[in-house]
This record gives sequence, structure tokens and C-alpha cells, in this order.
Amino acid sequence: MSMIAAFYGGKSILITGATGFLGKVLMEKLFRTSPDLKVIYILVRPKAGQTLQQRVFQILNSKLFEKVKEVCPNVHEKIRAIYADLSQNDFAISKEDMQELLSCTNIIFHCAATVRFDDTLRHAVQLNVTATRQLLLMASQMPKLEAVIHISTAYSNCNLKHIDEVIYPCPVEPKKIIDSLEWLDDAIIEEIAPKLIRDWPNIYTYTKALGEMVVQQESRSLTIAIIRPSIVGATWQEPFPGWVDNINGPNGLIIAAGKGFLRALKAAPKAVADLIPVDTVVNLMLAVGWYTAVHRPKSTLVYHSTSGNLNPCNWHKMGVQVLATFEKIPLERAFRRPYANFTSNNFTSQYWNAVSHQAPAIIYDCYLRLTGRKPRMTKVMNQILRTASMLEYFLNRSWEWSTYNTEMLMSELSPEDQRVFNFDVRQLNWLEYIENYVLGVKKYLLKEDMAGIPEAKQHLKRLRNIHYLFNTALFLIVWRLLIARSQMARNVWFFIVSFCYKFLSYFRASSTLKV
Ligand SMILES: CCCCCCCCCCCCCCCCCCCCCCCC(=O)SCCNC(=O)CCNC(=O)[C@H](O)C(C)(C)COP(=O)(O)OP(=O)(O)OC[C@H]1O[C@@H](n2cnc3c(N)ncnc32)[C@H](O)[C@@H]1OP(=O)(O)O
Ligand SMILES: NC(=O)C1=CN([C@@H]2O[C@H](COP(=O)(O)OP(=O)(O)OC[C@H]3O[C@@H](n4cnc5c(N)ncnc54)[C@H](OP(=O)(O)O)[C@@H]3O)[C@@H](O)[C@H]2O)C=CC1
Repeated sequence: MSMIAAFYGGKSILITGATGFLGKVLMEKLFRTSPDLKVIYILVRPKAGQTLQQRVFQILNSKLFEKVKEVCPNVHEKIRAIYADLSQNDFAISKEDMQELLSCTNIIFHCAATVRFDDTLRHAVQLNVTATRQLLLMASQMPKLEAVIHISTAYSNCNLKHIDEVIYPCPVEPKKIIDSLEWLDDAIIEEIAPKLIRDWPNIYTYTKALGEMVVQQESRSLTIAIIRPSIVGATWQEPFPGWVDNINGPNGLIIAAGKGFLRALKAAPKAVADLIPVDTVVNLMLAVGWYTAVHRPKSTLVYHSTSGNLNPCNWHKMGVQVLATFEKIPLERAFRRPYANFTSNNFTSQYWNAVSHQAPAIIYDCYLRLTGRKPRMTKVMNQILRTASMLEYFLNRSWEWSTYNTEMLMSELSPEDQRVFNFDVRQLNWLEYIENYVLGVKKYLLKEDMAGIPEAKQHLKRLRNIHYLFNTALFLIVWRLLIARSQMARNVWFFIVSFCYKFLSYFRASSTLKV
């Protein structure tokens, strides 16, 4: 019997960010392994014209939740969506709902955040710092509360090279920033933002670091733990391999590479690609929730959910495997044949951007214009290049994250719990994982049919022929122009032709002699 699964039985669990990538996988696992849990409260806002109920309905009826319905048929009754906007005072939760949350909650998983790298400082602070503070104030009024699990990121201290499982102080007090945002206007905030974030690469990682400081300062009587995942990728094993449903981080790059838009990336080929499967993160979260509530550690423990120090993989190896998978299972209607060129050199990277990205986009847009259609490829390409440049910082560096607490926790689990809540990333086979990942991107994200694979392969063959034809034509044109204008080019040309002629004559003569 799993102790962790039993622990969540009969519990009332509050999850923020339950409609997000991590939140959905967390809910799925909770319902599947502890179907006798009492209730999961989720704080949700209406979005994209959908009510709360419609959003929940959509999640529960998705492929991800297919197995849950078998073990927990009344899952609809066990999920209670509460209207909330985390950027508002008191989260805009009604008095009755707030009362219920305060009196019933046993465990909190705080996943909600803005993960955009380019968010405004005001919004990112509201979500990643102020909301965390407010949630902890709520938590301190919950008599039945046993543990709070705060989800941060392994990159919250990416200004350091070696990162321990401790909370590092930030140069400016979070409280001071929260207070100043109240009276400063937006223009001034955006002006001071670069000075505030100093050596953090973006507002996201900076505000996540502030969020951790808030956890440390507001913990008081609470039992809290922090989990820091690195780059969260598709599921490894559960509920099935390769599940993924958003375009963030690796996913967008995999699509852009598979469609042949992105063929070169400014990335250090040997740098560690610290991906961590989402189900591994969720298993650690549930184990940490159990451990924190049962053992009540005296201080706030930090757990790294990273792969680099236990089972490292680098960008080159990952790129090769992504390409190998696209050979077998190509994406439909590719723009060009997939290719991956990783370089950390500035000049080479700019060269590849011009030749491999911008030039084909411009040529294609000319073709669209000539055929009376609206040009769009340059815009798409610029968007992809903007995204790639935002990720560059993370693709050209390696970090060392220590994992003492995570390994300690692993050793505390019973063999059954180690199996059911496996977060031992040493068992991960990267080649198999990446193959399932790419397949998952095709199936669950792009919703492409496997029956279309032969046609997709045919399309790639056509693209290869067009590529050869184009290169040959280009070579001939350039050469013709060169010969017309330069005596030296003409001399070289005559030298090559006469050399080939002599070689062929010699070859013919020697083969005639043999006969
Ligand atoms: C050589 C060729 C490549 C070969 C590939 C081989 C594969 C190699 C293996 C896999 C590669 C893995 C690389 C991973 C690198 C990831 C590093 C991540 C670092 C993590 C740091 C911390 C991790 C975290 O804690 S959390 C979460 C991370 N957060 C994010 O990922 C959010 C990042 N996104 C943003 O901040 C924004 O989307 C931004 C700024 C990039 C763009 O904003 P903008 O307002 O301009 O656009 P959007 O409205 O958001 O989107 C417009 C458009 O672009 C599409 N899009 C969005 N994100 C991506 C993306 N990552 N890649 C590609 N496309 C993306 C989006 O869908 C929109 O499309 P529409 O068609 O217009 O709807
Ligand atoms: N994905 C990754 O690679 C990594 C993620 N993390 C951390 O994990 C956590 C979850 O990330 P992930 O699931 O990927 O992110 P998502 O963007 O998929 O999910 C974010 C969640 O936060 C919710 N949210 C955002 N703003 C508000 C708001 N104003 N009110 C209510 N809810 C809101 C979103 O709700 P809605 O659906 O309404 O937008 C969504 O449920 C975050 O804390 C992130 O920092 C850490 C490392 C890596």
C-alpha cells in the first residue's frame, strides 16, 4: 500500500494554477492514485469566453483524464472550481467561498504564475510575488492546514552557477518592490525594471526569486516547502508517455524545428539540456506534500527537480534525437526539411539566421505575392526568432543544481512509493523520452493524424528536390555572373574544365589499355 496515496485520502486540497500544464497533471495523478480524497479546490478565472464550469468540463473530458474516469467515476463531484483572479485583492474570491477554503483546506499546492519572460514588472510582481504573499496570509488562517507546497523554478537563481537547495536573498526586499509599485506609474516601472533585475535574464526568473523570499519571510507558523523544477517537458510515463499541451519552452522549438522554420539555434551544443518530465515533477510534489505534512521539518526545505546532475543530456544529443524522430514521424506541411545546427558563435549564428531563416522567408513571401496571396512567412519567422532569442540565455549556459533534499526524500520512501511516485530521473532513457515527446507534440499539441505520415514523407521528398534544384540554379547564376565580370574567375573556370578533361582522357586511355 502506498503511504503517500493513503495520506491524500480524505483530504481537502487547494490548487492554484490547476488549469496550467503542471496543475492539470497534478490533479490527474491525485485523482488516479487517491480517488478517495475529499475534494480538490481549484482557483480559476474565466478565460477565452469560457466560464469556470466550461473550463473544468474541458479539462476533465480531455485525453489526459481518460484513466481517471475509470478509477474515480465521480471525479466531477470531487472538484470544486472557485472563481478567483490572483492579480486582485483577496483574489476576488467571494466571502462564502473564502470561508469554505479557510475552514476546510488541508494541503495547498501553489502552481499559479505568469511564466512569460517579457511580462510587465507590475503584472509579474502581482502574480509571482504579491499573490504568493496573499496566499500565505490566507494559509495562516487555515486551522486544518498541514502543508503548503510552493512551485518556483530552478532558474530563480540563474545568476549563480552552482545552486544549492537554499533560499538566496534578493538585493531588494520584495515588500519594498510591492509597495513602490502601488504609487509608481507604469512608464517609470518599466524604466527601472532593467536596473532592478540586474543580472537576472528576465522579469520572470527575477520575480520567481522574489516569490521565494516572500515564502521565507511569511512562513512563520506554516509548514512550507519549495520545489524548483528546471525546464518542464512532456510526460515520461504517466498517465501515458509524451503528453503535452502548451507551446512554452521546448515545445514551441520542437514544432518550429519539425516544420522546418527553425534550422539553426544559438545554443552551446555541449551545454546541459536540463529538461525534466512533468510527471516526475508532479510525483516529487506529492511526495514533498506528504513528507512536509507528516515530518513537519523545522525550516522551509527546497527541493530541486532537475536532471543535469543525475542524468545529463546536452543540446546536441537532444537535437540529433529530435531530428531522428522527425525522419520517422515527420510533421505535416513542413516549410522546409528539418535540420538542426547549434552554434554558440555570434557571427555563425547571425549568418545562419540570414541564410537559413530570413532569406527563405523573404523568398517565400515574394512567391506568395506573385501568386496573389498575402505574405506571412517573414512575420512568422520574426516571431520564432524573437522567441529563440529569449531562450538563448538558457541554451548557452550550464548550471549545477545540488539535489541533497530530493535524494534524501527518495530514500525516505517505501519501495511501493518509490514505484508509484517515481521521481528518480536516473532511470530516464533520453532517446526513448525524446522520441515519445516529439510524437506527443504531433499527436496531442498539433492534433495531427498518424495516417498522414506517408503524405508528410512525400512532402519532405518534394522539398528536398526543390532544395537541390534551387541550389543548383543559384550556383549556376552566381557562377555565370562571376565569369562575366572577373578574369580571375574565368581563369579558374578554364583551369577546372581542362583539369577535368585531362583526368577523363587519362582515365579513358588507361581503361582502353587494360582491355
Ligand atoms: C536548430 C533548430 C532547433 C532544433 C530543435 C531541436 C530540439 C532541441 C530539443 C528541444 C529544445 C528545447 C529548448 C528549450 C529551451 C527552453 C529554455 C527555457 C528556459 C526555461 C527557463 C525557466 C523555465 C521556467 O521556469 S517556466 C516556463 C518557461 N516559460 C516559457 O517558456 C514562456 C516563454 N514564452 C514567452 O515568454 C513568450 O511567449 C515570448 C516572449 C517568447 C513571445 O511573446 P509574444 O507576445 O511575442 O508572443 P506570444 O503571444 O506569446 O506568442 C506569439 C506566437 O508565438 C508562438 N509561441 C509562443 N511561445 C513559443 C515558443 N516557445 N516557441 C515557438 N513559438 C512560440 C505562439 O503560439 C504564438 O503563435 P500564434 O500562431 O501567433 O498563436
Ligand atoms: N513550465 C515550465 O517549464 C516550468 C514551470 N515552473 C513553474 O511551475 C508553475 C506552473 O507552470 P506551468 O503550469 O508551466 O504554467 P502555465 O502557464 O501552464 O499555468 C499557469 C497557471 O497559472 C494560472 N494563472 C495565471 N494568472 C492567473 C490569475 N491572474 N488568476 C488565476 N490564475 C492565474 C493560469 O490560469 P489560466 O489558465 O487562467 O491562465 C494557469 O493555470 C509556475 O509556478 C512556474 O513558474 C517552473 C519551472 C519550469
